[in-house]
Amino acid sequence: MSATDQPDLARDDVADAAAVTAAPPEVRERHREVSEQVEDARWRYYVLDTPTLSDADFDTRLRELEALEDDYPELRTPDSPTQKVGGAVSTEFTAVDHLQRMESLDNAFSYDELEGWYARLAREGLETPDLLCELKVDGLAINLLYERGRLVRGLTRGDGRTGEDVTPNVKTIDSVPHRLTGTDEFPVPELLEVRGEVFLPVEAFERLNVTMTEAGRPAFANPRNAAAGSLRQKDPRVTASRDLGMVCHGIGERRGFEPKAQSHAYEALATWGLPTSDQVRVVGTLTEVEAYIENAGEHRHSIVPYEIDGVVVKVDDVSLQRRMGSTSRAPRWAIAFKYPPEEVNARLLAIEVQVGRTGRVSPFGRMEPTRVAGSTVEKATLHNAHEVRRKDVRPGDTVILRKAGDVIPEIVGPVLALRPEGLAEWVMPTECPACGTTLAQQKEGDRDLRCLNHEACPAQVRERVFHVAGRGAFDIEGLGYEAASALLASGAITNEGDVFDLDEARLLTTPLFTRAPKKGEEGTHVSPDGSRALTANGQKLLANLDKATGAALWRVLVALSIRHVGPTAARALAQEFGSWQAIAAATEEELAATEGVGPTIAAAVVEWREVPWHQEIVAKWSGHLPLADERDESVPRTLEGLTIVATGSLQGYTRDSVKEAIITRGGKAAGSVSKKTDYVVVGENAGSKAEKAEQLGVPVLDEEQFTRLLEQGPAGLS
Ligand SMILES: NC(=O)c1ccc[n+]([C@@H]2O[C@H](COP(=O)([O-])OP(=O)(O)OC[C@H]3O[C@@H](n4cnc5c(N)ncnc54)[C@H](O)[C@@H]3O)[C@@H](O)[C@H]2O)c1
Ligand SMILES: [Zn+2]
Repeated sequence: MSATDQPDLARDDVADAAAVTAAPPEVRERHREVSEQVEDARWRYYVLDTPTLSDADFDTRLRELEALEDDYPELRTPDSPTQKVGGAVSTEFTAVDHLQRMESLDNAFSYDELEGWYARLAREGLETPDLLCELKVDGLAINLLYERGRLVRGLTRGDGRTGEDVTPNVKTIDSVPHRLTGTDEFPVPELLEVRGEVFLPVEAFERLNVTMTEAGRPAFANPRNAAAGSLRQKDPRVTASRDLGMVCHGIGERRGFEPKAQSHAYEALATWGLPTSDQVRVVGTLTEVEAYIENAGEHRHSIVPYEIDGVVVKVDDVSLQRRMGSTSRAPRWAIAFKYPPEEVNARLLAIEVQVGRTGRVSPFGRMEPTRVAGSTVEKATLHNAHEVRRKDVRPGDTVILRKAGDVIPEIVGPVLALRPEGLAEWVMPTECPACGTTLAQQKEGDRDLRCLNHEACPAQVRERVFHVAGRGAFDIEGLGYEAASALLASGAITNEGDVFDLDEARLLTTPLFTRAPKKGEEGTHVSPDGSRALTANGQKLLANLDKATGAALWRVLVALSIRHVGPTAARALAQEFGSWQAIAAATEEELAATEGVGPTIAAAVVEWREVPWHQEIVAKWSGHLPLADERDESVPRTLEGLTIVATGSLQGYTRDSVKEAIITRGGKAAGSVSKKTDYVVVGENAGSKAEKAEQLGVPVLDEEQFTRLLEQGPAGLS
């Protein structure tokens, strides 16, 4: 809803210009250079749909121009990129003028900048105005023209004055009504420009890319590019096949409709059948705005099925919007708060390989340290050689690096337009980088290559020692990656079998755990020759190791690094057999018959236990740990034959202790709800499992009922 359409190149600035010094030649040159880069980037982004700059790099350049122009206002000419709505009209489409200009938005990259914008509203006399918060949809802007309720035209934003006519394409979008339906309260207006964003939902984007790659065509880098590429098609049938969606975020020219507030306009649009967002909120304070931003940021990937890149905050009242007016490119009554980018360009310096705990050798990209989604990334996985080939990434490429939420950083693909000529393809090494063994498949048909020197390959040994201490295994604090490496390097241990043999004397040989003794210090923590003393961390590690010797059998099984044996399979085995001795003596059939185990795991266990150096590890551990669960006869077997799923957080239990409680009473702790589930225990913030239980008619218990079930069995519930 732009109000004034006059570009009002700030008059103050022009007046000031006379007073300040003229821009020196090198500043002019820089301004010209960056302006060209920005114009070029816009062309590639808006017209070609294949950007070569990341959004963050683009924003940085635009900000640089703004800063130069702040210092030297004479550079802020009407055709500077900072003064224009970025975009152009491709010759592929008919150019048509918008009835009312389409604007861009000013950005805030921090709360400081947001507060600056708010302070400006106050200076203009807007004391605590109602603020409308909505999601910033990462798609492309569209302008729909309705005449007497009929959709007559759809235009892209173009340069803000003139857009590209994509009417037949827009008409293929399901959520775009061809006709509006009025009510008594909201009769259909004579004429209306509706502004919104066309997007491709993330799932549709992923499906589309699968189809594209299967057809041997380049994949789209992200949903925005895919949406733009899909809408701006010569053949509308292609657009129709792409599952595009649309959401409204404003209105332009109108006749026979004058809303008092942005939120009222949305109400009318929704009534007429136009797609509006259910995420719009009107709030009264900046604190509430920030809470909205926090919340949407935290749930960025689940709040809506499409990508968002920020939050847009707008003054809700239309007369106040008019009062604030617009600059040459954006309204002053709105601001886009942008989240840290999740996709940036990065220089791929090299592709290296790493050796995992089971010998799997996987390539990863080493990049110039790059900021993405709030952290600095230098490494990103490439999974396997096949993946490197499929994505065609090469050392020396500029790549698109993506880090979304908690997901590990990923290389999306190369920016082909920036590839230096003659860049060689990467070749998977044939030898283990850690021990030089020739890489091979473990089994025929494996996609992965492995170093089969499992016993002695230093990389695998280190990963296994680290794993022994992991949360799913013995959970030993103080034995992290650094400690594992240091203990192996000093010879204090040779592999995971030695972990429980660690004592003061051995730790004192490892520099990481020693310090210079204090004056006159002697006693147990000091080496016999008095030269080194054990650090506090070293002492803690010994205490934690001691504690770990009381660990349950399933943790021991996980720690052994048997293929396919994770916490779930380990619990099942421990429950059924009770001791390592029993597992070692069981036949493959007996193992496979165990509920939750099956033939693959059984075969892996049998294969593992036959290897002599594996047996040595077990023998060494057995000197320190029982390798068996004490069956506590005092615990009644109240849950024999029952399958129970616990979901959400319970007051008196951790995730592990719930399972423990169920299993020790003879029950089965399952992870997902099915018809076979007897009870679902629901704690706070329980998700879809609780719903599933309702659907299937499985009895749902709260924590108190669960406690009674534990004590007395099903009889306790009646
Ligand atoms: N990578 C590149 O080379 C390149 C080039 C040009 C632009 N860009 C990207 O585009 C941005 C600039 O584009 P811009 O001028 O469209 O500005 P913008 O994307 O920062 O904001 C303006 C646009 O946001 C859209 N929008 C989404 N949700 C909205 C909502 N709820 N309310 C109002 N508008 C909403 C509208 O289409 C509006 O035109 C850059 O910051 C960059 O991210 C990238
Ligand atoms: Zn190796």
